[in-house]
Amino acid sequence: MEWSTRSNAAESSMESSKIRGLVAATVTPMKENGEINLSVIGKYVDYLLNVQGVRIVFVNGTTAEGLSLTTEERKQLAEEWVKQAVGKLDQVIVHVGSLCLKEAQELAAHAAEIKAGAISVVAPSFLKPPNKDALISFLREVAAAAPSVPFYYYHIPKLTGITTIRMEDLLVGIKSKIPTFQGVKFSDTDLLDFGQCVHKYESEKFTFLYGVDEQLLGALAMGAHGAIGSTYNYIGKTTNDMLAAFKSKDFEKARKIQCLMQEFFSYVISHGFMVGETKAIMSVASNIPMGPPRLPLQETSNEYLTQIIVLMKSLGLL
Ligand SMILES: CC(=O)N[C@H](C=O)[C@@H](O)[C@H](O)[C@H](O)CO
Ligand SMILES: CC(=O)C(=O)O
Repeated sequence: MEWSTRSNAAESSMESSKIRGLVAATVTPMKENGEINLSVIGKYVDYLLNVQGVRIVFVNGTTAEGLSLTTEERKQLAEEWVKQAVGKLDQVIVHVGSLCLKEAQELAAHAAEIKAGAISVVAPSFLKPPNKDALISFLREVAAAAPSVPFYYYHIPKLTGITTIRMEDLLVGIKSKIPTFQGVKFSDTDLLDFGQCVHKYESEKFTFLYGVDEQLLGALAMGAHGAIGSTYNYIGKTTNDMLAAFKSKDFEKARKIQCLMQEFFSYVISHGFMVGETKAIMSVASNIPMGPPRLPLQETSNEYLTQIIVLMKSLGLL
């Protein structure tokens, strides 16, 4: 499909489907033998909605080990999430980034076919784009494979190693190059770049979703429209309380909640916090078996998990 086939209807549906509030960066449930486990995704959706009050999911991203899955697995997961979300969640965002342009395009076209609410793309990180124009060219080619699906760039410089392209610069004239461009999933601590994006592009009505859970309140102060993160899987409810306090201008309360959650973050970040830990915590919190992560990631030890759980309970986070 070409850009020209996009209609005004697509434009207005993009307007009405704007992302606000919390988005859970889902884990990919796996069986003990390492195969993906589609059978628990229905329960997972119910848990997010009913227990955490989270209505939007981000599928096949970092926490979901998206780049460690086969293209076929990614398609099956996207399909199952979209199917289970119908009538329950507000939106399913499918991450379609890949080191391989053709694979990313195939996944983008598939996301459009299954009617995902949005797609997101991370920069290719092995043979990296040498500059911002090269990155835009790559993103444009992927977005064009899903010409009526809202597109979010996924900025996570610590993991991609692409640390010299600032979002404030990337966004200059981006709508003219990528007509479906809708916003950025901003997973970096640089609140100068973030604040300038929100401020400079206000009239464009882009959506800026913050991705460093431990300091979301700082990003809210800089104008974040919402947040995508791994911890909204199991402390979505507490984070929603913080968002409500911020919205009602009770900044003292919002700060108390953020600082309480930071006690958890400070502990796990200094002791090791990767997908293995996220899957284990989520299994305990939801009582849904999320299984181990796929190699090269490692499963967390029982001893460490026990310590995390004790801490979370003492903070009232479990
Ligand atoms: C690197 C990474 O996985 N970042 C996640 C999403 O962007 C976050 O949700 C973190 O897990 C969270 O902020 C804890 O550091
Ligand atoms: C953490 C995040 O946003 C992701 O899993 O992609």
